[in-house]
Amino acid sequence: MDEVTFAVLGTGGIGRRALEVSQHKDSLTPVAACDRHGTAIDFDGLDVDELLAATEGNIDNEVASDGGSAAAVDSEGGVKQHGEDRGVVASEQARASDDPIQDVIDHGDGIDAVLLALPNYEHDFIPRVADRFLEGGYAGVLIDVLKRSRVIDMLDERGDEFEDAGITFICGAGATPGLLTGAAALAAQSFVEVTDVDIWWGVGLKSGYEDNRGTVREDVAHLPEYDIETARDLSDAEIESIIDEHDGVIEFEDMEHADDVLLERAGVCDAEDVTVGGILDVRSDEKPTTTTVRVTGQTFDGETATNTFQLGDETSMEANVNGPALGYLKAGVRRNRAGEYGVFGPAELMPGF
Ligand SMILES: NC(=O)c1ccc[n+]([C@@H]2O[C@H](COP(=O)([O-])OP(=O)(O)OC[C@H]3O[C@@H](n4cnc5c(N)ncnc54)[C@H](O)[C@@H]3O)[C@@H](O)[C@H]2O)c1
Repeated sequence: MDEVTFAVLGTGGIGRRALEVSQHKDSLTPVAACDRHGTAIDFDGLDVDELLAATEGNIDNEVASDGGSAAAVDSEGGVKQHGEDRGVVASEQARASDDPIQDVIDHGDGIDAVLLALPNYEHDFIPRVADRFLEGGYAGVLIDVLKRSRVIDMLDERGDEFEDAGITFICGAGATPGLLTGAAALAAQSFVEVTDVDIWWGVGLKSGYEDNRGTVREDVAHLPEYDIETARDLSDAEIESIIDEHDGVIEFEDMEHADDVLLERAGVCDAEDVTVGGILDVRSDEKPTTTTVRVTGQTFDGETATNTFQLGDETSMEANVNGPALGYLKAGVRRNRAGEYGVFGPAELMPGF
């Protein structure tokens, strides 16, 4: 595949690792990265080592989505700050900006794909960011790693506009949804009818809440006592005490994960036949349980069976989100270069019996 230039919106827990993982593939050149504070752009390719070293200890994880550096400077906390500069601006390649996302849109002509590693505290935030790319005349790939089912519909509503603009939008392309949704779609190929998809994940994050604030806070919103609004309002101390109450190990059942709607829109099964749950351990890198996808169905010759897919316990959350996100990003660029525009989920990029 020819060279692919890409940008990362959000250099938090996921975005920084996406930049790092991309260094292991020759065809991927990161040319832009931003957080709420500023933007780094270099069409010769960002110096990822410098950017990661400079932002280590300066990661912005403020519980906010909109607003550039002015808003960020006014706010307290949210930055694990050990130097003078906040977030990505700690890198010598970055400049402070009042509207970092607009900086990337303004340079969109030279960017094949944009990975939205942004938080999802407001369900319409990622669709609104997509609107800005539409307004800015961007024609390329947009890809997100969002989790919530309801956001997929919001993106679908924009499908015609993406097609007219020449945008290929890949949604829900992290681990779950993402890698595991694709695995379920592949496992379904043995069956003429799929009756159940059961996704059970295990994540060990020894780096804990401090380095994974967006991911952990959004997961807390899946506990029965919370939703995205109440979880958004929790202070960092309250999140820490929820973690303490669970001794660092939190179990989730019946999560609103977009694997269900993404499998339905790909024609694999009904959304209601998909269940997602898992265990998050924020005190150990070891997975508390093996991540497993079970797809049950009937074969053409009348057998009922379950195809099972498991991730190796040694694979980290960062590997399982960012490898697939970049893989799906490249799949999106292939589609975009072939003139295929609109909204695609990870299951649609697999075989479709
Ligand atoms: N699908 C999956 O398997 C999966 C797994 C893990 C995380 N995620 C999702 O990835 C997303 C990111 O998670 P995280 O842990 O990296 O979050 P994070 O809070 O660590 O990082 C978010 C980044 O977005 C930036 N940002 C926020 N608003 C911005 C704005 N207006 N302009 C520019 N930058 C802005 C922040 O500055 C920060 O750098 C979350 O939505 C999370 O749910 C998905």
